[in-house]
Amino acid sequence: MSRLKSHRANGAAASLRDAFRTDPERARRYTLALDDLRMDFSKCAVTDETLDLLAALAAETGVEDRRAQMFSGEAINATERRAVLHTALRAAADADIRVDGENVVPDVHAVLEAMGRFSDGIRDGSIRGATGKAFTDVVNIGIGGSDLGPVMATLALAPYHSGPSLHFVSNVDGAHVADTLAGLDPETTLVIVASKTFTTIETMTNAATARDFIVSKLGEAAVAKHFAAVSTALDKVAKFGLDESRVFGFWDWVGGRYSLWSAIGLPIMIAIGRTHFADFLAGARAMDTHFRTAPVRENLPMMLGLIGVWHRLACGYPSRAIIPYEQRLSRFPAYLQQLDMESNGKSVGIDGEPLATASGPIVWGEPGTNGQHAFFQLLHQGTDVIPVEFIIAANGHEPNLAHQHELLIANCLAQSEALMRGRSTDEARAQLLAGGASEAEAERLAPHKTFPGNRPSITLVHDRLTPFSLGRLIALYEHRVFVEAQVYGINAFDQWGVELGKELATALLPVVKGESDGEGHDASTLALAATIRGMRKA
Ligand SMILES: O=P(O)(O)OC[C@H]1O[C@H](O)[C@H](O)[C@@H](O)[C@@H]1O
Repeated sequence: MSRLKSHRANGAAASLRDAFRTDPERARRYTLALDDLRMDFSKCAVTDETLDLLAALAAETGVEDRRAQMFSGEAINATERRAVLHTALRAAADADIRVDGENVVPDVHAVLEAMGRFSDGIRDGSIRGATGKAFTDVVNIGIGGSDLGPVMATLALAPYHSGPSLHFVSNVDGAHVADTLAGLDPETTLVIVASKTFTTIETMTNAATARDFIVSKLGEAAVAKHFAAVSTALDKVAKFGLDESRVFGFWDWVGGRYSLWSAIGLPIMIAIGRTHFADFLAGARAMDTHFRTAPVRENLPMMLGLIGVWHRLACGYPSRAIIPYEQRLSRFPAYLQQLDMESNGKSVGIDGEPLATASGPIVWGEPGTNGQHAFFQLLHQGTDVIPVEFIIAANGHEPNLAHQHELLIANCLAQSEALMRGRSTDEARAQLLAGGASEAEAERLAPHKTFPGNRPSITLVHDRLTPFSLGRLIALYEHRVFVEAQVYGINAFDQWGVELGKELATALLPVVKGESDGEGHDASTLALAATIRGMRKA
């Protein structure tokens, strides 16, 4: 790391404009490909030496060994002593991946087959509600990994929807479930309760509300016909009173934020059908194979991760923005926030010692072009440098709106170019003068119209957003998070940082209800609770 830092201090690719001027091959040399997917990182301030140093860092930190351990089912989630096998969820049926000596692939495919039968039945109307009507609406109740992936992917794959309408309820705020159920008819509504642990308070509470919604109109007996459940805790699901054919399991070696490939993906499968879902898995599998086999310097997740490390550790950038120029990927940044920040937001190493360096950055973003009219000001002229990852498809799904897609592409390319080139004060002054400004006016405004430039970005290009390319894109980011975690020296697969707030919420509920004086809580928290209690209507 110290070599990377001094390399950075010595001014690696200090001027990107110069780097492009002096090396006509730069864009070609710093673009990686996997089929139609391209990853252009030439607008990042890296040189061949940077890449050599990053590859050396990957070797020093054992990324490749760790990768082999992950794919082969070793318990690399050391704190929880679990294997990490989301890759097994998209493995080919004849693969052999062992956990404790047992090949898990047959179980994975058995669940996929059960999901396929169930989603076929919902989609073709052969599985019906208590009053004999086909389902028109499916409500998925889950949160975190049991929500973000399905929400993101169903939105992303809207052109492939051919089943009932999908709805998602996650927030414990009653507004969410109330607004969602408001337009629905219990007779034609199927509810999926999705929770890895089947204990998450938000999900259990919303599930109870949805149960009332069904039962109040259709009676208790309708529950079996109007509910399905997805969980690893099949014993807990049993208490919900569902038929076995309505319960879809997965395994403790699937992390919540890596679970949309499992039965947690049921709403996606219901929306797009099992063939498209198989394509989605195949896209991820293609990325898995590439990640496992491509040499580091040609390996997209490796390089995306290593450049992430470069930006975070050597350049000290605190965040990164993910900007899909694709409206249907509007929830992709939110999905990545959980994937990345819940994985790599740690300050203790896998050995239990405090980290000597930073770990995962803040991840955020919104789709382009909308972001351009909101926070791009800061990206271009703010005092923090924020690396951006642009995502753009060559083709949309609206052939009659190709002119809009061209505009979208031009905007995406323009933003990365503007971030890289910037505009010097001399250029700003000259432009003002050319526009008819007086010398004094040009002098006055030029600093405000100056763009520092040299702001790094990576552009991911693919042919079109399809189930396959979406699967591949998600897997790219999953593996990038893995690569970064290895370099930071952390366990990416636990999430104990979410526990304390949950515990305190449980303890504060009686205080909010006025049933406890809250001894042991701090004065601010108690005063806030008292103020709110005073404002509460019965
Ligand atoms: O699927 P569940 O067990 O209900 O968990 C839902 C979510 O809540 C937890 O707090 C974790 O932070 C997430 O990783 C998880 O995805």
